[in-house]
Amino acid sequence: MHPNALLALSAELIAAVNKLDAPADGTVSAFFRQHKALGQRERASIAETVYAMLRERPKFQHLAQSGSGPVPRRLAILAWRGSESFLRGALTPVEQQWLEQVNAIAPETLAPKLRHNLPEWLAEPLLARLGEAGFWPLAAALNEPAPLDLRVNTLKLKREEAQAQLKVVGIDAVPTPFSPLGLRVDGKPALHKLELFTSGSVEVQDEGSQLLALLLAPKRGEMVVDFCAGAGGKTLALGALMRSTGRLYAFDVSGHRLDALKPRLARSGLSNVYPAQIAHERDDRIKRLAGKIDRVLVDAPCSGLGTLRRNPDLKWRQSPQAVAELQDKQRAILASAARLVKPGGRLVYATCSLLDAENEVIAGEFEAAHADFKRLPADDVLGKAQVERAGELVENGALRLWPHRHATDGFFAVAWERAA
Ligand SMILES: C[S@@+](CC[C@H](N)C(=O)[O-])C[C@H]1O[C@@H](n2cnc3c(N)ncnc32)[C@H](O)[C@@H]1O
Repeated sequence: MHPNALLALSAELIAAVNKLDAPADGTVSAFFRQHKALGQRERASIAETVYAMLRERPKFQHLAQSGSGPVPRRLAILAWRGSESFLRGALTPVEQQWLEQVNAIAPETLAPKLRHNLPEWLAEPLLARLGEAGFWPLAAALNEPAPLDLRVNTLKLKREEAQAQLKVVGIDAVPTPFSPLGLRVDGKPALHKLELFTSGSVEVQDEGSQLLALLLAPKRGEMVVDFCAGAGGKTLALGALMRSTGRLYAFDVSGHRLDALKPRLARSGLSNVYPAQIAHERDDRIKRLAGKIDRVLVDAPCSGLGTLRRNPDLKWRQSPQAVAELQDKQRAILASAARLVKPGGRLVYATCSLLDAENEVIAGEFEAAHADFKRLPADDVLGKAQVERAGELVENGALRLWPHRHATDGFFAVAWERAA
């Protein structure tokens, strides 16, 4: 494809995602479905350019004020992540000169908001929480693409075996630093056609999500509930930890998301998972199981701000108002899910949010109202689950993962044991 045609397509897609009226990943997938002729490398150049623009949108919008021509084209030029020579082939002499001028601007001369590229309502609490020394590395990490992590289905094979099988097809992977179940893959190879993937031997899953499953640590033969199972990323990890024994209920209010679990479940070889759509957190099905469950995971609906490396549009689509509404849901779901836990059983509340408002605040309120739930030190629990250097992952007894410190998505999780 001619360089200018590729740049024009990037600009077209930038104009579409920049409306911020729908999740960017859906807009990008729909665009590629409409442009079937694009090759893998062309798709990668377009997608990476669009995501780079979303990550540093304030900076690029500021820089795009100079220059000429349609703004989406200027943004595509500034955020371009394909080959440089290709870009040069697309630019007019005037654009080339403009780009050189913009590239000569020293980043440190830009205003702070154009360096961290976070909305003020998000930057403020993070700066207060982490100080300058933690905030700037976090902001930088959030503006980098996430690595590609796999969870090995240990029902089917060992981690070293999966690593060796990847090597055979030319894919380098190393063990994840903390999770004993994970491999971190070099680059972004296409995996979905590999036998290793189609046979359910590996699933794509961030190391942080693997650690949440290890914090719940369900055992063989237990009754377990994954209360907000969604498409079942954590369900599959839990089912394998139970060695496909016992009973694992995968609940969610979204039938559509549970449908996405089904093919993954079929690949996984698990026979202990029972997906069920519930109407809301006080559904009769939940009431019937009250006090009967050994371990309950609440992977609560949240702002998703811990996943900005993958979903950078979220920082422009979320709002303090939305966070306040999510808090109400989180309180209600956690209170209902807690009723399921039998005496001596375990409850885990987790989010992929960076905000204390969705994490410590919700956990603290729950503890204040539920004296029979005692916080378990997450480092002890994770250490027992063969997690390396578990002490580095824990704040105030809770699991707290940060992209800049742990190279995972941002996660929070607290485990409680109900008094016997
Ligand atoms: C963070 S996502 C879950 C991701 C999933 N656990 C995974 O690992 O792939 C939160 C889920 O909570 C579900 N949800 C929202 N309100 C709910 C409710 N009242 N009861 C149960 N699930 C709910 C959403 O549909 C969404 O799938």
